[in-house]
Amino acid sequence: MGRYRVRVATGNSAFSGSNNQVQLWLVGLRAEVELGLRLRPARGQMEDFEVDVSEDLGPLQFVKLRKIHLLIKDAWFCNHITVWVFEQSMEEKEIVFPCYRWVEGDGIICLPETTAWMIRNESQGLFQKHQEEELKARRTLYGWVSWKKGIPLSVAAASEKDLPLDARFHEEKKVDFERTRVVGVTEIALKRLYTLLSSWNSLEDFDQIFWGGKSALAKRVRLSWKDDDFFGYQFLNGVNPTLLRKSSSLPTRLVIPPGTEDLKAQLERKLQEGCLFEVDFSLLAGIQANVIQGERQHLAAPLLMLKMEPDGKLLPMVIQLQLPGSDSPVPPLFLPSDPSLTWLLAKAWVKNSDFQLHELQAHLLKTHLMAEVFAVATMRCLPGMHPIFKLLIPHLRYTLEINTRARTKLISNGGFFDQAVNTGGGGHLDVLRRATTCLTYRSLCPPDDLADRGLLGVPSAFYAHDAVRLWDIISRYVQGIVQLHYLEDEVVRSDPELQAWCREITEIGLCKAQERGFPVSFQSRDELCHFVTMCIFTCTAQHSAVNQGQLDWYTWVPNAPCTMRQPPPTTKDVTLEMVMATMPNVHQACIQMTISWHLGRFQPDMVPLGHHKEQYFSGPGPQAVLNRFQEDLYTLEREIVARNESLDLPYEYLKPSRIENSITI
Ligand SMILES: CCCCC/C=C\C/C=C\C/C=C\C/C=C\C/C=C\CCC(=O)O
Ligand SMILES: [Fe+2]
Repeated sequence: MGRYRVRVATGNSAFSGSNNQVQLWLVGLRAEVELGLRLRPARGQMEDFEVDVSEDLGPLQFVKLRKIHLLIKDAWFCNHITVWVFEQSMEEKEIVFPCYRWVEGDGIICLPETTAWMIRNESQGLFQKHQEEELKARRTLYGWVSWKKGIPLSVAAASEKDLPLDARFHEEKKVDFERTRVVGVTEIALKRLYTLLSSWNSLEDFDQIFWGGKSALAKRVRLSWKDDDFFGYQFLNGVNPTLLRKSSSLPTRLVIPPGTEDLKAQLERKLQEGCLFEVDFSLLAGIQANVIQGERQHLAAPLLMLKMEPDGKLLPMVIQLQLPGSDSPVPPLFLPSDPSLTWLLAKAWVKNSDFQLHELQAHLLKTHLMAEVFAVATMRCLPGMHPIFKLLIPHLRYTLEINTRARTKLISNGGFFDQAVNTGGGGHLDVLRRATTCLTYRSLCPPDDLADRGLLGVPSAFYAHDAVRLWDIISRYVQGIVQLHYLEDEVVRSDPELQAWCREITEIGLCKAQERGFPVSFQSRDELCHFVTMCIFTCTAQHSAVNQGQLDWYTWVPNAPCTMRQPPPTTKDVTLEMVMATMPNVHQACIQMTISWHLGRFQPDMVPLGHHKEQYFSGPGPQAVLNRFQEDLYTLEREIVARNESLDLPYEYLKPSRIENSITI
């Protein structure tokens, strides 16, 4: 018995309130009581009321709530319920029941209090029963489907409309996304019209459709894209810093034609000096090229060799555009000393190939589709009271919707890949399949990946430096939360939901990825922390590193052509006509620029890393861990700002303030 003050907090997004009435129950260890209230929750409001309860409820464990609709069903977004208990001779006690979900229909929803997972064994099985019922419902809502064979599984949803309401964009996000699409489509149409009567026979003609005003760096790209150091820089710190690796030997595919022995001597000298690097696009070899509006596009599978200069510049040394084969046992090598247009076209072929592997492997597969697997497995295996659910859920916001939109608009039949990209038309799916077969756990963990690629401690590798710093900061955050909930390794080993989550990701979502180093169980807190750190890093920092740069590096189309309309050159006499006949046409270029802007632009409702408002945890312990996380991020922010001040090209993509807390675009 005692007096209770109850606070009902409603979300702040549009339509979060409801005209339906809401009924509440308090559920204690010894009894439960219906509060007899009928409140109509209002958007952005916290509504308090007090009740005297005659029964002895015992320690509160749940709040139950139900929305009652007479005629119209009006979904309500409940943030949380907070209860203060005033009991005789005891000071006031605050108990929080997090929700952060849509309340639809008229079913009863059960909210456990925030520390429930810690006391689940002393609750006469009440929490266990709640968890089982919750997961049974979630497994119905969030199903797996194999969208295309050979790539990670996705959420079962034919379009975003089929997703559960809790996985959907909130109104502000939806309005912005749709508006941006309309702006983009209108731009494409206007630019088509504008260029109908104009020339398209010089590289400067791309100016007619260029959106330089949206990014200072994009304007710099337009001015400097032909320079070799600017070209090399992009493999370290551009929109795709994931392919560059330090050479441990001359690649076997690099067949040196007779008469170019001095090149071989230069390469070997750089190798000995430990400053030879390579980017190998062999993954593209044999991929079927797209046919766009009846015009066959073309693909290459380049090898690029580069040398790291003492001043940190990375300069291209040689480009081989095709793998040696029966029809071309000694493919021509293109050199910086070749005629300028020949060398420029060879570099353009490298950047077109980089565009394919960046968008399909580094961006779509290794961030978006990985995050989707984490999201579906989390919803299917971890109850809302589980500490790893609470830790991860802010980093999974909107991902299922943006990925579903990608499957219906971007990589679908007739999608933007089919309309404007030379791996479109089905080749893009083969690239995804090939990339999936070499998607290792190590490649998603920067300390391992960058060590394997020989990029640790390289002074001009700013992505590498910032990625390792962020990994360490996120790792400390994850360890802080894990150590509050798992007091020894045995608690990890004996957590059935956690072990099921791990298996669901590796064996189901990633299709038996244990062969690629992914775990099928966690035997220790360290193993758990490493994996959860990888999840959060992938959903935040890594996506930022490969997404934001689309606006800066892809809107000047010649710097990263989305398609190539002529075969790769096999001789050194290249003309401007050949270059312009190879580069994307006006329509394809407009699509590239529009979508690159759509995806790379700053998201107006973005939540910066570590600054989500939802409070799934409560109490001083988790709050102190989160505070430390935010402080570490702010320290890194200041470090990066200071470092960038001395750089001609600042590296901004891993500045914490620019990293979104989840994958939403
Ligand atoms: C033609 C240039 C394509 C450039 C982008 C290619 C791949 C991007 C990789 C991952 C993107 C992931 C999610 C994007 C989801 C939806 C965006 C698709 C279309 C937006 C415009 C629209 O909805 O019509
Ligand atoms: Fe993205």
